[in-house]
Amino acid sequence: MIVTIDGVAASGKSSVSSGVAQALGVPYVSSGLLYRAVTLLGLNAGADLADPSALLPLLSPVRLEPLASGNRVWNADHDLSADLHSTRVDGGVSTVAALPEIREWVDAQLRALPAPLVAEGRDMGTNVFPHAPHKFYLTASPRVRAERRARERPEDIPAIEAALTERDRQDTTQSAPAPDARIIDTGPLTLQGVIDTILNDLR
Ligand SMILES: Nc1ncnc2c1ncn2[C@@H]1O[C@H](COP(=O)(O)OP(=O)(O)OP(=O)(O)O)[C@@H](O)[C@H]1O
Ligand SMILES: Nc1ccn([C@H]2C[C@H](O)[C@@H](COP(=O)(O)O)O2)c(=O)n1
Repeated sequence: MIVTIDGVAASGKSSVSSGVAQALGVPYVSSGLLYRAVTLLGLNAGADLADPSALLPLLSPVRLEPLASGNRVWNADHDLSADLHSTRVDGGVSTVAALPEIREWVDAQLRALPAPLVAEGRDMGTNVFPHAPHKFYLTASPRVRAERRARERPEDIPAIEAALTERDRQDTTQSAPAPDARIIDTGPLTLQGVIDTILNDLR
């Protein structure tokens, strides 16, 4: 069984996917982490983030480790995970995610993983796992998402909100909900409330 949980930036996809996956006793995979890892490696190498030929040679040692409690991304034996959610990576990741060659590489990594799993991102339900039987799409207003993220970041709420809105704009092409996804406005719900909504739907 594959459950897909897509949604806009900072809508709670990874927290919710982790909670759902732990309740089901299966791994979850965060596709955004792979785009973030490509971006980090590109930035560290001084590569042009819009040039796939500069990025693809960096990717052969990159591996996603899907765990129910949290994903890790490895570059050979170096754990990149702690550096993937920085403002620096946020600023470049949409450029990288717009490249068809990089999307193909990410999709191949994800499709190679064995089911059952919970997959989260933008196009899990539309493109990567279109035949998944259970699909969800998380939303919340930019202000609510910025307020949540401000608890984890040093920037102020208006700056975070502006960056989230810009990232949503740049990611629009791959971020449409699947026609058969259940859309959940997480604004009025607690994290556990969103997880329970999904688990009730799966029962
Ligand atoms: N329903 C909720 N109520 C309150 N806080 C929430 C809720 N859902 C998520 N959060 C909090 O919002 C923040 C962002 O959540 P999370 O990182 O899971 O989102 P995301 O969609 O995976 O983000 P990104 O797109 O940047 O990878 C976290 O601090 C998380 O704990
Ligand atoms: N399936 C996906 C997952 C992610 N992206 C892009 C869009 C985001 O800006 C970036 C980081 O993802 P996040 O950590 O915010 O989930 O990666 C995408 O295009 N497709």
